[in-house]
Amino acid sequence: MKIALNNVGRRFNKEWIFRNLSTEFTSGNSYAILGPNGSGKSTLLSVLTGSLTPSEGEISFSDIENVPVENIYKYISLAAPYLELVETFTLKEIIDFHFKFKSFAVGVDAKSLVSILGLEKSSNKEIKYFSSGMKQRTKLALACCSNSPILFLDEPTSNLDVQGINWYLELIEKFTKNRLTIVGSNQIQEYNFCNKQIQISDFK
Ligand SMILES: Nc1ncnc2c1ncn2[C@@H]1O[C@H](COP(=O)(O)OP(=O)(O)OP(=O)(O)O)[C@@H](O)[C@H]1O
Repeated sequence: MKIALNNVGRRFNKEWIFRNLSTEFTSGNSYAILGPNGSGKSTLLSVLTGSLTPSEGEISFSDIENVPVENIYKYISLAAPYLELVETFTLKEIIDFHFKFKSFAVGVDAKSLVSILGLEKSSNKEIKYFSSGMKQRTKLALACCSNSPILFLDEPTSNLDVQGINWYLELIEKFTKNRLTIVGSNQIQEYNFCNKQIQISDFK
């Protein structure tokens, strides 16, 4: 799997958020997209996930070139602060719902996912009653435990305490091998494992 960007730029109105970005993201690597608040990390991730179009340049996805557009979602998983969980579902229901569209990563099923989360006692609780840290763990586990070849994580440790950050790092260790992982971040502890870095400020 390879994502290739050729002179990609995105602007909102007259303001260019990034420009002239030519790079490749390839499987087996983990990339950190870095920059301060408001620099454009989430904008770049949204362009890469296809939820925003680039204002200029081209993006190509090898291996999924011939996949019908309605099936592309199977190749991508995303956990991000702006991605909402369905609040009226229980944890069990949200896992069932999510995996109607995606397959489980090897060795994971609905039961073991609840145990990976450490939320056995909350499996029948509605998401709206989850704490912000419980919601964040749920988003991360749903994304990491799907078998999509590309994994996008935007601000993955937001709302996690020290224990939660260690839990996240274990999840990464287990579920990012042989995948293409792209993390938008400005917290060293959440992208330390990445072997490649992209500074948004280099593309202004
Ligand atoms: N829909 C939009 N319309 C206009 N401007 C936008 C829109 N979305 C983002 N921006 C602007 O784009 C810039 C980059 O925002 P973005 O959310 O990508 O930054 P970020 O690096 O992810 O920030 P943070 O670390 O705070 O999450 C900001 O100036 C923001 O105001």
